[in-house]
Amino acid sequence: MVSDVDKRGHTLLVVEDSRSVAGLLADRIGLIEGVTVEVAGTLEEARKIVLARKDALFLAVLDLNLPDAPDGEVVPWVMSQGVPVLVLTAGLNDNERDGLMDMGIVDYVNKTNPSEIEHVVRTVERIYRNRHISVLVVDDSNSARAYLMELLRRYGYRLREARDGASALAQLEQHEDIRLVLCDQNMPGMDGVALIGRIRQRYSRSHLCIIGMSNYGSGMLSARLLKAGANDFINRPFLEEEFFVRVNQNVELIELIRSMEENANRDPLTGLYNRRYLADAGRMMLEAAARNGQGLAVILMDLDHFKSVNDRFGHFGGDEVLRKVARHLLEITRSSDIVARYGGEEFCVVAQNVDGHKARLLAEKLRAEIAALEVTIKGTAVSLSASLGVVVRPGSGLEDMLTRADRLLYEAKSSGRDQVRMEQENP
Ligand SMILES: Nc1nc2c(ncn2[C@@H]2O[C@H](COP(=O)(O)OP(=O)(O)OP(=O)(O)O)[C@@H](O)[C@H]2O)c(=O)[nH]1
Repeated sequence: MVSDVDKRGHTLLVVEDSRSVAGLLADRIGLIEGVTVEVAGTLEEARKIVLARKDALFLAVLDLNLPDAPDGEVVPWVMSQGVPVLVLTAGLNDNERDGLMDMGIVDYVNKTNPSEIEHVVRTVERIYRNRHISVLVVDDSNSARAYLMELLRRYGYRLREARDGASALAQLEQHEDIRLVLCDQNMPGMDGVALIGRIRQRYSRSHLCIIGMSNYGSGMLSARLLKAGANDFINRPFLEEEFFVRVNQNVELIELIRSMEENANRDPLTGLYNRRYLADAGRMMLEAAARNGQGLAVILMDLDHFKSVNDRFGHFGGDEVLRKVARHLLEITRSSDIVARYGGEEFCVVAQNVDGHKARLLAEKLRAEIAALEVTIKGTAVSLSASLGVVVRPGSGLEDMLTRADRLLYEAKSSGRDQVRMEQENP
């Protein structure tokens, strides 16, 4: 069904007459990569910025008491311009809090408490990142779906919706970026427990999280949803603040798991994939190539006389060269290729859908590009070259291909370096 991709900008507006609070917020939020901060001290200044830069704003952090707007007038005005609002207060009673939440603000924060200032920064960061995260709302009730989507929109999530289990599964199949599913229990056909079970057959907890929902659900139901594979459960009716905390915590958890997985697969110096990832992903690529009858090349490349680079420019200089080479390898290979750091100054490229001829062309291109790469360390040009070993015959698998490529690479070294050695395709 409808895809709702939010195209908000990258600017945050802080409206706060206390210079120290405004400065602190601007400094802390300005550290979030990609975010720029605009500061206003009065409603009048805020108006000018919002009217001039409405499309650039993704959120406004607003003080309730401004010199020209002492009773929170800035909040409804900024919201009327379509900009989500987080409110800074110096303390609220229950009625004031309810009034603000009913208006549809994102959250409110007591600015006199330093730890809450950190909460503002975390919330801004969360909302800024949410533009890349899709949430699927599954509920057969149009009004319930619309309400949940309105809440999620405040936090900047990208939204997908489905009114039954079958279309939810189809949406997941279609949209790889869905990281959270909100799933009602009571739906005709497939109920929440059944749908969650089906989702978990295909998508692990490190791929997406699921929050089950029900009207006045019992403890028994929440246990069933959790056992079926939900990460969390929300009972309706709920407090909006609880809803946001649960949704955001689940999204944070999945981001953490994914970043841990990503780090485990990367070489810290160059950011390229590491040997561990190469072994797993390369094996899968080789199996897929065999199934589809396509060719695959394994290219091992070792920089020549790299020891002398370290000797001349020091270890940090050598590291800089390795980073530059890595960046360049990524630029000149296809995004479907695996580019990995295989060892110290050794790199591996696994390229799919190539025959022997194309593999040789690619390896020659890599060699020529490294020889032509302009690297300057402390103002001195570093000249580089590389030796490469290339295999395309699958043999008994990836390990075997790597061993053969390594042998060829050392043949290239002993034959004078700066050259490509390739196995005959049909020996
Ligand atoms: N700066 C830096 N150097 C590294 C790193 N990993 C390995 N090296 C260096 O790479 C050099 C590799 O040296 P050798 O194996 O003798 O090979 P080479 O000097 O490149 O000579 P050939 O391979 O025979 O052309 C050593 O000096 C290692 O210290 C790293 O992460 N950073």
